[in-house]
Amino acid sequence: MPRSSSPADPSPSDRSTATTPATPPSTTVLGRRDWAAPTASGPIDATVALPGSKSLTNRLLVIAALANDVSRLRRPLRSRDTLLMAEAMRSLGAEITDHPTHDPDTPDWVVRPAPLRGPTTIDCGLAGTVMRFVPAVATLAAGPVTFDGDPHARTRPVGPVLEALRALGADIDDEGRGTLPFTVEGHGAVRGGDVTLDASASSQFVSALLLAGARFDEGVVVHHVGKQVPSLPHIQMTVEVLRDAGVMVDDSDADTWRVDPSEINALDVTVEPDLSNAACFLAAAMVTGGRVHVPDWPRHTTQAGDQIREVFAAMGADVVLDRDGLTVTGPQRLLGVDVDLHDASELTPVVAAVAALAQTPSWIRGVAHIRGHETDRLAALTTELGHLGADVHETDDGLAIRPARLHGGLFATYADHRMAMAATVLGLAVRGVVVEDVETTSKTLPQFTQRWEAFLAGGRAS
Ligand SMILES: O=C(O)C1=C[C@@H](OP(=O)(O)O)[C@@H](O)[C@H](O)C1
Ligand SMILES: C=C(OP(=O)(O)O)C(=O)O
Repeated sequence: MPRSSSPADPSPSDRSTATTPATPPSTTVLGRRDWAAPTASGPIDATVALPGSKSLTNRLLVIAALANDVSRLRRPLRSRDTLLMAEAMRSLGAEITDHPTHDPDTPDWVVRPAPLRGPTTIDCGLAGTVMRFVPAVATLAAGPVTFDGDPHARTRPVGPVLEALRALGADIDDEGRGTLPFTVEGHGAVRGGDVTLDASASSQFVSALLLAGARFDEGVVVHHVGKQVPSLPHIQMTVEVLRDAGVMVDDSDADTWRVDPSEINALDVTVEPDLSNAACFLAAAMVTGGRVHVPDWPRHTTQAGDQIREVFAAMGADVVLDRDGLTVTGPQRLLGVDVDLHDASELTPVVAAVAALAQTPSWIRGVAHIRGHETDRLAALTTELGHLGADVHETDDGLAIRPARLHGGLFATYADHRMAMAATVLGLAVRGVVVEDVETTSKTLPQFTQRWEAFLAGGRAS
């Protein structure tokens, strides 16, 4: 449970190591647009409808491509990560077409599975879901499947999932690197069975094996050994989506998941709104003392982003979830928070931005593994919040943030959508924040600046 903080110093075990994040900011990248984040002139009072969840959309695309019949995904997210996943499934053989709905902006996706085949090449972009889930699918293809992605994608961990797939009978050539690029030599089938891996760097290693596991000859039993697996709600999401498709999954023992070999049933499913992307909009209520409403917030969900409700409540918000959706009313006095975000680590950048504006100190704990996310997020946040005057220290497993007066400046985003969202939140409260390469938000949220401006126009912003 997150706790509000009182005005005390961060714990003595904190270390201040402001390392330089992986990709230095650049002024020469083609297509880069630096954006002056709007500043609020008063409390925001607005409603925002959000597109579908990236994590759900990409699981559903994989399951639909492996299923026994035609699936229909309603209100899927169309962003860079999900378009890359759709393209990956198409290039392995699935047919994915738009099906018009009453809303011309959100046609459904109709997915017709077909025998999986190579040779082909998969562009992973910077998407963890593509670089981890698709190799497991590619082991079932007839022919070689080569994977590569953005420059920084080559530094994100994939070695443990490739090693596990090899142990299950797959043939993978990564020239010993344990990173992109690599080739899965698909032979049309995989033995499967028991496998042990260390998934402490990413829950996506486990999800990948479970998503394809029902189609392995012997199914799969995945055992995790090592430090605690992060982002457990995301594994729960994988388990629930598989069960919805008729697959038997046993997760009754800690750190062990068993998937029986079986057909995967086709699905007709509506994708929930992306609750992690909701965080930056809800943060507008937090930092302006306003009110933000998100319709269609699910009452039951496996999305880790749902934890933002508890975090913002601990920071002083009034948080109401009812059948109309979620309403967050920001506090008059924004409190810091002491929170373990191990299960919901993708919330870290926005929570850190709100914490940097709080009147008491904050500690974000349990997120060491986000050094392997889109960028080294702990280093990137320490550096960029620091450039705006925040008092931030990187700890072994998170951040310690003390109250400080912030000022404007360029906020480098390191090709990380959530860094850009964090900077945008800061801009509401601090004049002169410029978000470097704001289009990087398209990884999970297309037309971010238009959405943000329309959102603020529903409220009050300068
Ligand atoms: O499976 C998924 O959809 C995700 C799992 C998590 O990854 P990690 O376990 O690597 O943190 C999360 O951070 C990421 O945004 C999405
Ligand atoms: C960590 C994230 O993404 P990915 O799926 O690329 O790991 C994220 O969206 O915050």
